[in-house]
Amino acid sequence: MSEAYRELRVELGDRGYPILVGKGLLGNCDLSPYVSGSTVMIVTNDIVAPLYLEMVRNSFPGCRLNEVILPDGEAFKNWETLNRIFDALLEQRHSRKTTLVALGGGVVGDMAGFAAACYQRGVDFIQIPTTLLAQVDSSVGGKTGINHPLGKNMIGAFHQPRCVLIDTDTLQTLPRREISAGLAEVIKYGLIREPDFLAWLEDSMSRLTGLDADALTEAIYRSCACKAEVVAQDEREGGLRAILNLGHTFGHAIETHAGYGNWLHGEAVGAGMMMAADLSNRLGLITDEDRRRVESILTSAGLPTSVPAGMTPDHFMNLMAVDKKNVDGQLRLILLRGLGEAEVTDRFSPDALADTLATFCH
Ligand SMILES: NC(=O)c1ccc[n+]([C@@H]2O[C@H](COP(=O)([O-])OP(=O)(O)OC[C@H]3O[C@@H](n4cnc5c(N)ncnc54)[C@H](O)[C@@H]3O)[C@@H](O)[C@H]2O)c1
Ligand SMILES: O=C(O)C(=O)C[C@@H](O)[C@H](O)[C@H](O)COP(=O)(O)O
Ligand SMILES: [Zn+2]
Repeated sequence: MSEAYRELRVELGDRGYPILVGKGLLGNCDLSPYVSGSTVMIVTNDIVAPLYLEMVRNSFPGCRLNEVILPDGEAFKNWETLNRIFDALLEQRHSRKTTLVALGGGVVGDMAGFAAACYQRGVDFIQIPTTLLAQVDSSVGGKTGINHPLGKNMIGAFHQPRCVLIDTDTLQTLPRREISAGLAEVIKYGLIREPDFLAWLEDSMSRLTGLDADALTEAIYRSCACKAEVVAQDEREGGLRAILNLGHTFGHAIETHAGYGNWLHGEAVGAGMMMAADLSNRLGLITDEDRRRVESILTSAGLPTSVPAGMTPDHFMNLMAVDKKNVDGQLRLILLRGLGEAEVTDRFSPDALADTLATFCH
């Protein structure tokens, strides 16, 4: 194992697991202690495989290894692609004792995790996230699943990984647009729960977008710590965990409308957080200055603060009507109560929401 790494833990009793964060971890650590049997199926995609698959193969000494290489992109986070994982597992005679390894971004992680939750009614899996977004968010917390043409992440399961291995060196090959997308989820933690982190992000944004390794490691560590704390308190989103959905009610509507592809998840969440901040401001929950700070940090991270051209308030209302947080047909949103505090609520005036939608859809 590399000397320079930091460790966190998601405290969930016998489903708890470590998150290891460091430089140069891929290929330099032995992950076989996290494999319950002796067979491993690495799930990755055709962009990540040429970059990192060989290194990861070295992390499982003594195991029988197979791999399945999926097509790249959000548009492939669906049943057909999921079935390719099941096909590979069955063709290679993988048993209940097998361990799946998700090597890639959030799309690979969500699908490999869902396959692990379902295959022979549940097998172990390990997360090796290689995008900033996956390192700060999707690899932690056990939400897995696929999209439906009518709604984002509509089919899935909660299934926690056995460990998360974050090698920050992988970010050096990531396109800049994907760094910005990952920063959306990082900023989210500051907005919902961590005012000091938010201030640090405002000061450090040029180092982060410039791929400064120390700044990125700090942002990843603090993001994972925040998510681990929330998940440990509310694994299945009975209450508190919903704050991790800030910007996602609007953002998921954008992604679904765009057909899963033109808008990256992080970009849609960036625009969605701007809309949530606008509504919070209209409701008197945050000041004009707070709203300006949200816009400024999103812009400095290279994120959009407006919605796709042609999207109407009706598009939003129809798509948000299937949001998973809704109860008895009532829309629930994550709103800010100052910067660094958020709540899930259905107590907002429909007129204020209509005004926010009208302002953004023009
Ligand atoms: N489960 C959760 O809690 C959770 C949280 C947030 C987001 N998500 C999901 O995650 C997905 C978004 O994840 P994402 O932003 O990682 O997108 P992604 O998985 O599509 O990865 C982005 C792009 O980067 C490529 N890539 C990955 N690693 C690379 C590397 N090191 N170098 C070069 N290219 C690399 C990928 O092949 C892809 O083209 C969405 O489907 C979203 O719904 C899930
Ligand atoms: O982990 C969570 O909980 C989140 O909400 C994290 C989000 O960033 C992530 O996009 C998640 O997949 C959204 O979950 P969903 O339940 O709204 O589909
Ligand atoms: Zn998200």
